[in-house]
Amino acid sequence: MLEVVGATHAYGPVVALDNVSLTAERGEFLTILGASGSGKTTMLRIISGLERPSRIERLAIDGADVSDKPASMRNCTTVFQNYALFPHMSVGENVGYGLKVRGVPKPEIQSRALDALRLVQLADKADRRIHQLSGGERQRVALARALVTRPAILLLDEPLGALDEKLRQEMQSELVELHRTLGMTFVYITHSQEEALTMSDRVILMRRGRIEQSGSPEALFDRPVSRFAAEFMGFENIIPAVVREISAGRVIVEIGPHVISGIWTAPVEPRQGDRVLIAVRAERLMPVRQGQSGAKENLIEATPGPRTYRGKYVDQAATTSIGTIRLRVWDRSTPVEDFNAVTWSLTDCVIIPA
Ligand SMILES: Nc1ncnc2c1ncn2[C@@H]1O[C@H](COP(=O)(O)OP(=O)(O)OP(=O)(O)O)[C@@H](O)[C@H]1O
Repeated sequence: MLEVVGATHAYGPVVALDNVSLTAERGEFLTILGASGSGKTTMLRIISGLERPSRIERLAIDGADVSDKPASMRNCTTVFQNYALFPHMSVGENVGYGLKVRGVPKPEIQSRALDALRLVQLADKADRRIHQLSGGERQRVALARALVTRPAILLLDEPLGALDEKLRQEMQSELVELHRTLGMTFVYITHSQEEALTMSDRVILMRRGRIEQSGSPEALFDRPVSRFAAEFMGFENIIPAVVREISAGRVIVEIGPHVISGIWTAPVEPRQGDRVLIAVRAERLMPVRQGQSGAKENLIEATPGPRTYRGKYVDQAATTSIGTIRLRVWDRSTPVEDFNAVTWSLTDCVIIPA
């Protein structure tokens, strides 16, 4: 449904996008994730036609090259974070606007606007003015206005950024539901890893105008391919190590006196003696009593350090010969104060280039 090949864009000396290619399948929920300034908005503006790239090899929507077409001739619509609604028009008029400028007859505008408002559960508020709506309702109007022209691709530029936490979570579920109902292609941009993980079929992680990693939410969460990806996806423990042995998908490394096994995720395999990093999530580490746990692999002696109660879980530090390791314990029955070692499974241990 969407094909971008070799997009480069510079604003003066600032290279916002550096030879980026991506595709989205028909009906896919694709999320472009990245920190502020990584080039997400620039990519969206190039797709929608609001920005002309410095260089691009191909930009196709639904199989047709649109790189020379103006924004109004591209079969996609953008929903912005700040809604961009017309304050002097009613909700219904806002939603119908895109049809009006296309010369659609009035009765059809009204019925299609109402259909779009029904999709976002606002059919009963068609006559209201924009200032009489809450933030969440305004964002729903913006969505309805984008959907009413039935674009092939809906582009969403941090649409939930202005909403409070609870509303944002509700709208996340509604968007996923809407996506399912419509079977449309969504390209969604956000800096929130939580949003990306909960909503998307596939996530593209951007860094300084380039794609750092692309894959399923599970792959991004559990199998980062680089230090940047691991840190961005919230890995709490990233520790330097040296490769000792590589065998059948697993890599065995040394960290000081300890021998640790894990999964290599980067495209190019390491060699013996290479300096690498191990990355483990705090919640995948288990505090244990040595001898009682049965674990032999990936077991390091530790003494309990400071603990922070966080309601749903406990953050527990563990002091070890290789430095402080951070644990997160969700299970209330796990005795966090009474351990002398920490352990983790091979599959929860990611090994990445240093
Ligand atoms: N109109 C502009 N003029 C000059 N530089 C710009 C312009 N728009 C963006 N940039 C620069 O291009 C880079 C990429 O910006 P872009 O807005 O695409 O990033 P982003 O990932 O969407 O960030 P954010 O999440 O903050 O919106 C940044 O360094 C930014 O400062």
